[in-house]
Amino acid sequence: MVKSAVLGYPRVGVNRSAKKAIESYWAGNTSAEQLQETAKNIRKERWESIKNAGVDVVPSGDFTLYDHLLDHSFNFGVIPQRYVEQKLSPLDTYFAMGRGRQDRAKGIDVVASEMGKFFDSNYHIVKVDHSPSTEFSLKNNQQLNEYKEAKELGITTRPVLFGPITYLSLVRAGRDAPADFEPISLLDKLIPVYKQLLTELKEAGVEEVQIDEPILVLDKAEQQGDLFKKTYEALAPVAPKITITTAYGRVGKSIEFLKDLPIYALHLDLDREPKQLDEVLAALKPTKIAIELGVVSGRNIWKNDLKASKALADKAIAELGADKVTVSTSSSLLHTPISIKVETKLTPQQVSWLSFATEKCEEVATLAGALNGKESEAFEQNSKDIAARREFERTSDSAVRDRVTAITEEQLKRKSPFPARREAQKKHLNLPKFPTTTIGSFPQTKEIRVARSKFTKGELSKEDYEKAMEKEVGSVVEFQEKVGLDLLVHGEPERNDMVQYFGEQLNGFIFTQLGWVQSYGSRYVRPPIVVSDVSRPSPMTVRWSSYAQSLTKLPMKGMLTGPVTILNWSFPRADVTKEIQSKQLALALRDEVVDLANAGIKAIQVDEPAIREGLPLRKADWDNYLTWAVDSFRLSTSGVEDDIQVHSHFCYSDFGDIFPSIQRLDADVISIEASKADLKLLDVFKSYGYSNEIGPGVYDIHSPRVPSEQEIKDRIASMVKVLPADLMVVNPDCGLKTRGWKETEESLANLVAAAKWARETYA
Ligand code: MET
Ligand SMILES: [Zn+2]
Repeated sequence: MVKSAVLGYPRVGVNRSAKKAIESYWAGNTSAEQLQETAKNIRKERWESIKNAGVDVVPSGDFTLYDHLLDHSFNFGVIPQRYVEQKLSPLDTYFAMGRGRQDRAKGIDVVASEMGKFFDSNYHIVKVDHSPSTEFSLKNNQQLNEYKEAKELGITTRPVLFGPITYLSLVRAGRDAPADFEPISLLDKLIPVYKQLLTELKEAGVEEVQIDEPILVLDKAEQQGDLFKKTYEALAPVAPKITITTAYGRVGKSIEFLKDLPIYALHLDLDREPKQLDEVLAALKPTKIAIELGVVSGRNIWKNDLKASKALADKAIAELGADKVTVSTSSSLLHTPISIKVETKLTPQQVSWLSFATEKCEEVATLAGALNGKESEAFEQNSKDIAARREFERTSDSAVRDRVTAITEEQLKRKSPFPARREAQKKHLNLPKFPTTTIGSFPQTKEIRVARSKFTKGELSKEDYEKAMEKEVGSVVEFQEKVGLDLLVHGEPERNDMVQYFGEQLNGFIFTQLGWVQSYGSRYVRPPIVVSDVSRPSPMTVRWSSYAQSLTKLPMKGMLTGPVTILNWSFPRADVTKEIQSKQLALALRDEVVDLANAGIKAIQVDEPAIREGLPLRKADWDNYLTWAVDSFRLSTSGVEDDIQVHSHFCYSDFGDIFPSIQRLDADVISIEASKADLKLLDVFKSYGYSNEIGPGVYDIHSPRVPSEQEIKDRIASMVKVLPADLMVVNPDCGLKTRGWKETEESLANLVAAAKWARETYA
């Protein structure tokens, strides 16, 4: 019999109950007991939803109040001293590790652990500091507790946990650890804790566990065969049946050692990498290892083509036999919203294309049923829906398709090289040395949000809403003139979100009302969905930028989100490559850039903060991605004359490894988040240099702290050591939308003063 499984499920709770409960606890409105009670109810709701969908193998232990990697550190007793010192309750210590905590009156002040992107997803893990002296002990067997909790409800589950090698690869080396320390060197100390955890599971009657080792899809795992062997040879004898999962990519050469591990089954991501199946089947055939086929995507929201998945599974059955095949999701479903059934504004046709977590559970169950010879209406319906979607896909926008096919090399290039453009821009913009500017947004005040929500609900007319936004733009412009900034922005008050705002004005996108996906902790986003060819029916930002420019003689910078970022922060369509979608977006933005220039805007910023996170996990795939990503940016910005200054902005990640590609974007000016990864970035500048203008962020906007004038001067001074002074721009490290006005005013006054000082000092 073929079985069905799911690797993990969203944590948000129906109606975002988890988010609300957690935030209410943080605000001091509910007790720890109340929060735990809610969490228990949500776990029940999750298990029942998966079980009711007909799934055989239901996960447990994957729920979390903040982040599941953080849970592991906490459960293993890895609590850095700075948290211990705060003398908080266990729950508050846990949250402090995730998000920091400050309560000056009580003498509490501790920063959060570092966050990092989880593989190439937009989910962020919490990376707790480890050092050579880190000790592990099993303080809390969450997997066991939740297994028992489900059992009491009559549901038998498969506990989920990170494997030791992935755990140690994802956590962080603390600041005080020696420079060459790598957490993986702690493996021998960690294995006994895993042994204990798994022994306890087995003794409690657990039959199988899911051990996530997604690190196996990275190049570096191919060198770690010995570590895997050692680890699993130690764990297998005491553990329930082990299934190792490998989401987000292909196992590649690692199959050579995986086939020799003493495990029950190996899971593959066949959504991303269906081609790996043959090779893996051939390797597993002579062994006892079973296979778990991750055919239903945990990453996108498209209805699975069950016939195609069945064909893959049939192959596996032919090779290994039905008893050794499980059909599953490609990864945890944490990257998808809970259910499509709560959406009321999508058309029935749109609904028929989509599948969120609950529907994906139904898909794996239906698929297993079909493989076991059960005819079902659901399977038939799926075939019809997929056929209808294919039909829709054929009705492409030929004008858009033709325009993409006709893209020329010329369109990817500005008219002249940077030095000539720079001269033209100097005359056109007339900026001083060390020009000051900001990244775009200004504080999104309560008034702005209230006006927007009234407008969305129909309580405020379009005219009145736009008037309110114009008033906001007016005061942002006035403030910038007063504080003495050189290159102004309109402040972006009219934008709900830097991607959604554009998606809503472009053809080809749809939006959910409740399609929340976890970004980190209690923060959830609703990614737009690309459903068809993308085009721009009319200008999107010109009226705002022109209005702002009409209020001042100083130059106004237009502000757009770049093609790669729009795509990376949306759910892309699955029938067309990302490259094509990105180029369609680029062409739409290209028209916008040209329209802005024609409207008299002399500087235009096209933000690409998400360009790094789209980078493929395997180095062999980098070139292809970077080529189309860079081309897309260039396509969107090269339609204008030399005297238009093109800016771009990067933040959120470590750009060191793609810095040469950032140079290839050939933006006239880039701003880059530097304040948190200060030294690393300076090294990058030192080794690669940068030929165009550059504004490494001079202060961190992610905290309400006001940087002193001296701090900013010091920062400029350290950067001038590695970058030419006459190419330096002075700006914060990201947009100011999450900040309050008071700290913004003080910080920018200090920034302007420091830039004046730099002008004199480096004249
Ligand atoms: C995440 S990058 C944000 C850039 C945008 N222009 C802003 O200032 O908010
Ligand atoms: Zn930013």
